[in-house]
Amino acid sequence: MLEVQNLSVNIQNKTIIENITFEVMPGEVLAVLGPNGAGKSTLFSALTGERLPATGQVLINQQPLSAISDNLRATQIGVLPQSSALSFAFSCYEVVSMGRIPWATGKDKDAEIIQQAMEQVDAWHLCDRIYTSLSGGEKQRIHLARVIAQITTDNQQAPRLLLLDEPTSALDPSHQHLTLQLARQLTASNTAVLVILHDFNLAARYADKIMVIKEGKQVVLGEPPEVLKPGLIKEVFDIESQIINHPTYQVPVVLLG
Ligand SMILES: Nc1ncnc2c1ncn2[C@@H]1O[C@H](COP(=O)(O)OP(=O)(O)OP(=O)(O)O)[C@@H](O)[C@H]1O
Repeated sequence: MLEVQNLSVNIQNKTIIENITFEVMPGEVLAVLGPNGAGKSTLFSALTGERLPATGQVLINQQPLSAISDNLRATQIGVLPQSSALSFAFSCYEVVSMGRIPWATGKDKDAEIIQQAMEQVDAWHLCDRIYTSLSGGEKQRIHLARVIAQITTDNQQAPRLLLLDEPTSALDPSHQHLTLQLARQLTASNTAVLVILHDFNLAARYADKIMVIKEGKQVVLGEPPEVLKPGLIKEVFDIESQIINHPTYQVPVVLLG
């Protein structure tokens, strides 16, 4: 679904992302971890087409991102940036309904999809609220619902890509898990998910693979137990850690400090 080959991105003549290669297949969740300033959001902006690569390329279903029509992009690729500014007095229902703009599925079908997306993020009770009056976490869940509504289709075979930049940053622990569970669930309907996170344990629990970047370079890419090791965590994040095995899920649990 998403193939990134030898990608470099420059900002103001400075290399921010250097020679990164990876892929995410439908059915997979890839978590991207890295310290502040590592280049995660810059990488994200190249995946969404907001920034052009200096070298390398981003392919979606073997096609360069730039060759994909706007409509196909809008129905296949859901993008949740770190923050989405919206200062008009839209209701939450209206905000989520914006996700259906690329579709011509009709009012009734759209209403069903919008409600389902809002229920999935535990925000249906907010549907009549004015978006600007919401808390930070509530706003983040509304935007997630909008993006989910945008890539929802009855055609379960249609390959889709969900790009999430720190989708849990404003959420309480229960909604953090809900968000990642939802991302996981979406992989069952031919969706590939790339998610930028700061939480090792959310990544370990929900991602198939973790890619760690530091100073714009890919340090490691592999399954959570291969990646989450005290030596790497110290080297990249400059913090001591111990790793134990989760007794229920058999995934690494990182104890920091
Ligand atoms: N528009 C810009 N002009 C100059 N430097 C920039 C610009 N955007 C990003 N940078 C720099 O590029 C580097 C990578 O930034 P980026 O936002 O990609 O990091 P990040 O890994 O997403 O960090 P965080 O975890 O803090 O969100 C940083 O040093 C940042 O200061």
